[in-house]
Amino acid sequence: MDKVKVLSKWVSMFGMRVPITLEEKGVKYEYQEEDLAPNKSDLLLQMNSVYKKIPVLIHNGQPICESLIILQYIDEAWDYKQLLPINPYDRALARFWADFIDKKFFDSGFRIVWSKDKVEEGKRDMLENLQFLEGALKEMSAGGSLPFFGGKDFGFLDIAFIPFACWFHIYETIGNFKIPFDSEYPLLDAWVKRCLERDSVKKVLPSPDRALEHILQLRERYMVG
Ligand SMILES: N[C@@H](CCC(=O)N[C@@H](CS)C(=O)NCC(=O)O)C(=O)O
Repeated sequence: MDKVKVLSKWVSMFGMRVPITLEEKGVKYEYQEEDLAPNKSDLLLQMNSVYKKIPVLIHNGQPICESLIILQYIDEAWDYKQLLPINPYDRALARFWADFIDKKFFDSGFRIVWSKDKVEEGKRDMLENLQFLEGALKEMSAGGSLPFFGGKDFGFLDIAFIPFACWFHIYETIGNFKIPFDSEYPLLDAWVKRCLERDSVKKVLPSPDRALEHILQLRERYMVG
């Protein structure tokens, strides 16, 4: 019998990816919520001694770290429902855009939430990054005729990006701007709504208001001046 444990934090967009994936794959798991700085558990420090970050997946005692690597591991370790595309080019494309989300998209949001002097730059980049993702969704969903980045099936890239759906409200509130989803990013707008109807996503994503409240508290505690 497989023993699967997840170390994560409910509000983390990287963390949310792991339980969504396990839910989609029908894998039973134990979930351990981490308090993070300055209260990381001994288990987290031991299982991810390199980065000391969540999420970590522990499968039969063996740790796997880095959310996108964890997603790919889960896809390979459990057969039920393939999450990465089968075609090598489609796989490369899905990995490219997941990497873009972690580097470019996350970074634009980070500047909005955590910087003092790069908020405007973060907002501008976020709108441009969303334009790129709208284009990627168009390409990967056959012009919008299929429901997901994974084409007809909810897959790897859908899981990589959907946790950000509960962060859009945070970006908009802290950045004091509105992301024009319905006019500028109609495919992404419909895609978010569709994904939010899935059981796995509903189970894992917190409400945008709860996430916002938590992040505002963290900003008060950690942003000085
Ligand atoms: N590239 C990593 C990023 C993970 C990450 O940044 N985790 C944050 C929470 S969102 C964390 O554990 N922070 C604690 C710390 O940096 O001390 C992944 O995809 O898993």
